[in-house]
Amino acid sequence: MLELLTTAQMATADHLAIEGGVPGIRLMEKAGAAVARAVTARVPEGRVLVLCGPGNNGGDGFVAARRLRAAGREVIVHLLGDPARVSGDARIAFDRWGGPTHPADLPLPEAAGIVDALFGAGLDRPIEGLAAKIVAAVNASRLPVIAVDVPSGVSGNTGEVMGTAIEAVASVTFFRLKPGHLLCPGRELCGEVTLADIGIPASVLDAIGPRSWRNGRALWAESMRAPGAGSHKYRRGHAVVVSGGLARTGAARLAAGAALRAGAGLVTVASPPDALVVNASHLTAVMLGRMDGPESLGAMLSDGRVTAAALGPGLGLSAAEGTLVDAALAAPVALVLDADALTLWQDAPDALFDAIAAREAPVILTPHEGEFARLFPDLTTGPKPERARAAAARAAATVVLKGADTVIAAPDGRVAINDNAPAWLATAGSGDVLAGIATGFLAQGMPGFEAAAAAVWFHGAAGTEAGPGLTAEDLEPALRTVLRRLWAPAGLVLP
Ligand SMILES: NC(=O)C1=CN([C@@H]2O[C@H](COP(=O)(O)OP(=O)(O)OC[C@H]3O[C@@H](n4cnc5c(N)ncnc54)[C@H](O)[C@@H]3O)[C@@H](O)[C@H]2O)[C@@H](O)CC1
Ligand SMILES: [K+]
Repeated sequence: MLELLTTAQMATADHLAIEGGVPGIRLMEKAGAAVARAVTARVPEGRVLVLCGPGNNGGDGFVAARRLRAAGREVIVHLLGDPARVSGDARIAFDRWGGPTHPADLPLPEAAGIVDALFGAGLDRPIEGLAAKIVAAVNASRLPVIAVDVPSGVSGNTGEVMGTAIEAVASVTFFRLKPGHLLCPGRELCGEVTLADIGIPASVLDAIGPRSWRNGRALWAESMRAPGAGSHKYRRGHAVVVSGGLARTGAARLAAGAALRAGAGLVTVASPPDALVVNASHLTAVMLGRMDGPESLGAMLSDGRVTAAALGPGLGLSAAEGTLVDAALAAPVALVLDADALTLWQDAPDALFDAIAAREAPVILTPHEGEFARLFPDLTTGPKPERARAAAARAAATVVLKGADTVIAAPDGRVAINDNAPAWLATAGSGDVLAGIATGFLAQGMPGFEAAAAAVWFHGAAGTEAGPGLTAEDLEPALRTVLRRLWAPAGLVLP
């Protein structure tokens, strides 16, 4: 159920279902019934205002209106547009409603709650004029709004606001979520999203072949193995995290601790000589290795038992640190490059991509928007999933484009959109922990995309577990709590 469908793919799903013998009006009846149930739950009494638009989104609204009326609710229906032009399945739903339909106008009538069935997947231009005024009045009313499919004005494909948009407390969407339910700002405008089965068989997905998913356990649970009885630490991988110099060591320790918690069998902080003492004084389960320069790092990473490494947190931006990244890229281990290890390439991103293209082991890049813009200056505008997808293809690496709606993209075009990160995760050192979790998963042999998506998800879950007021240090114990809760003897528990 994690597949995400663009509005065009959703239209294909509708068509395939209809071709397969499910009449369109039956889909619409089920959609409208699900909306009516959501209204009953959210607005259990009082009058309901149903705002219908001219297309099938409005059709769902007519069905919901009829069902609510049949359940004894007082319903008032407003239609935006000419009733004579309501056609197709929406026409059938309109006729079945059969009650009074008022032209949409201001002021809005008194009501306890509102159904927003103005525009859904068919929104193809910014909302203006009377429709925009109605949207403003709905938002100003502070009444609970249940949106049909998406809040009107939110692009189902990108989550962007087209002109203006309804702020809903809940959105009821159909068959599968759309990217706009997870991407900001759409995500906030949707309220709680529920997914209704409207009778489209899952088999239509075979023909559609979605390439985007909501990030969740089913995406990567299989590649995440619980340690078996015969397992020992040397079978769970050895991760190396490269420390910055004396004044910049904390970030690497945060990452190293997270890698260990994520299940790496052994973790070593590779420390420049000047930082050995400070690193040593802070490390216990994580080991410490002396790193005298690029040759010494290269030797450490070519040891055969080392399976993954992370560079970037606190690394520094001088030429010397650049040679460390070169050495890591030349080593046969999976890599996470974060922060400074990305910015170091800002003048020559293609050299980084060439080095990645020449290696076998996977690479994960974890830029925030600023770092992303330095590596991919031509990919700063447009929908986030498409930007990340293009970047991953170019870099031949898994790209984690961070933010409230982190997007994970694989070089083969797969994309996951993450939506479990609480706002309080945006705190100093949080990104270092994320890089560490990803390194821990890579060290255990998970493929790049799966390791990255799992890391982002566990990072969000740990942030939720730690709660408001968290600092990056709190994420490590919270990660343990989340892992304990989710592991069963057979492996990761699926929802
Ligand atoms: N059989 C189907 O295709 C099903 C469709 N469903 C519903 O149908 C919706 C999609 O229906 P449609 O494709 O008819 O599209 P919509 O109903 O979302 O909107 C299309 C109409 O709005 C107009 N419009 C678009 N943007 C506008 C703007 N900014 N200002 C003014 N008018 C604008 C278009 O000209 C068109 O008349 C889905 O969101 C879903 O709610 C569901 O009933 C399930 C079944
Ligand atoms: K809507």
